Amino acid sequence: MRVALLGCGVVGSEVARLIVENGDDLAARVGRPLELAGIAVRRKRERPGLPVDPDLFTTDATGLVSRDDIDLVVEVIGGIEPARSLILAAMKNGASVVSANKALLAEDGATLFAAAQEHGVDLYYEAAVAGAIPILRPLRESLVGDQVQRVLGIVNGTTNFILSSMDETGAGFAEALDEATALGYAEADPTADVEGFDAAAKAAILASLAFHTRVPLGAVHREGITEVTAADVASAKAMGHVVKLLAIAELVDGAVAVRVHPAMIPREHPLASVRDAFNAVFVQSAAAGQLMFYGRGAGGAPTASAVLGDLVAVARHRTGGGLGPGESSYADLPVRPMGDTLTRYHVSLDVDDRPGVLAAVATAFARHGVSIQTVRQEGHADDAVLVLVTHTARDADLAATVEELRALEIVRDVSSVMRVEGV
Ligand SMILES: NC(=O)C1=CN([C@@H]2O[C@H](COP(=O)(O)OP(=O)(O)OC[C@H]3O[C@@H](n4cnc5c(N)ncnc54)[C@H](O)[C@@H]3O)[C@@H](O)[C@H]2O)C=CC1
Ligand SMILES: N[C@@H](CC=O)C(=O)O
Ligand code: NA
Repeated sequence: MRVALLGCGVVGSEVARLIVENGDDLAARVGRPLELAGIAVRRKRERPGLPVDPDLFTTDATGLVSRDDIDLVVEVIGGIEPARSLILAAMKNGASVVSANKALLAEDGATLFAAAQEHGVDLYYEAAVAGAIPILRPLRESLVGDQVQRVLGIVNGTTNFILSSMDETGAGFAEALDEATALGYAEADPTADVEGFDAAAKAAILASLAFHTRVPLGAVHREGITEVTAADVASAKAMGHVVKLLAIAELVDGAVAVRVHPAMIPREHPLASVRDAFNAVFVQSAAAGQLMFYGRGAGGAPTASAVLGDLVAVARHRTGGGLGPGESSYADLPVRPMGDTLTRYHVSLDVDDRPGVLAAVATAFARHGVSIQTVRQEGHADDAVLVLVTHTARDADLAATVEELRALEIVRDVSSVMRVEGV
């Protein structure tokens, strides 16, 4: 079984290592040896410590996927192009494909699935969501007889590391990001992680599988963590909560709602104890009830573990016949607008400390039908802060309330608005 590896970076080098070092076991598990037939790289260079034949490296990825001796292609280049063209060329050439590319799958998964079906090959991508954690296979296979209602996850390791550090040390966002960079979690350009693009792509993939509906990336409401302040984290702490970047995909009144944003969750919630760069995904389904998947969502070796799991699966199909599940989008459910989302909110206001302030603030909430659950004042005089937590409200109604609060003379600043989840 001949394997072409596209990309030899953080993930690709570990995939190559595992294919070589675990060769005997993999051969026994597949029923035939898995042989690395070529490795496409951008530049040929020495790779000390990587146990592969230097002659396998090529800068001609297109030539590699077009070779007629290639059975399986692993794409770990990332990004949209040339990854998409290479995958399509590989499929056209009859090869099954394993990819870790969440950006591409979320952006244009439909084209890849259609090509896989047309050419009778497999497309597996467990590594694309939550790295090593088996979550796509459970949704695609183990839970396919059930009705998934909600998927709630921490699916980005970099942001979870930053938020955990802010919670543990009281650090601000910039300081925590510097720490994440120094430890090698955040990339040189951390935009995709901290602005929530990475988590949004994963949320789109999770929602598509959970609800048998094509969920385009543009349908995912996305907010990152760059605006989360040390004060937000401290305020969450004061009410026994912790701030997490959540990816939430749920079925509401027959429609799919998918969002990524920072949220406060109670410290006793199972996701609250997911610290550092770990990921976890919580699934609620009709018959199974609640399930939780936990582990490493990033890093070369953990991600390569998921890639190898897929590689063995598609290789077994090659030896034993048959194909894994293709795209399932039969339900074709509508996507619910973010404004209709129902959740609770934590709102902090810098206010004038004088009679009538509370009444004016409460009136603004009441005018938009947003009910207040708790209110407390911190500080006084020039430092007075009102902290309110609402009952469940419509996102659009809360936004209108905030707009009205900002216009009030007695409100100096709406210093924090954050959703409260998990209760
Ligand atoms: N690093 C991680 O923790 C995880 C990564 N992933 C995904 O895995 C994929 C790979 O990620 P990393 O290994 O971290 O990235 P990386 O940047 O370390 O590696 C990508 C490699 O592809 C090479 N490359 C770029 N264009 C190429 C071309 N035309 N031909 C051949 N090689 C080319 C680059 O030179 C680089 O060495 C991405 O899709 C990423 O989203 C998924 C889960 C976790
Ligand atoms: N950058 C991602 C890793 C890949 O999925 C993360 O920080 O979780
Ligand atoms: Na995974």
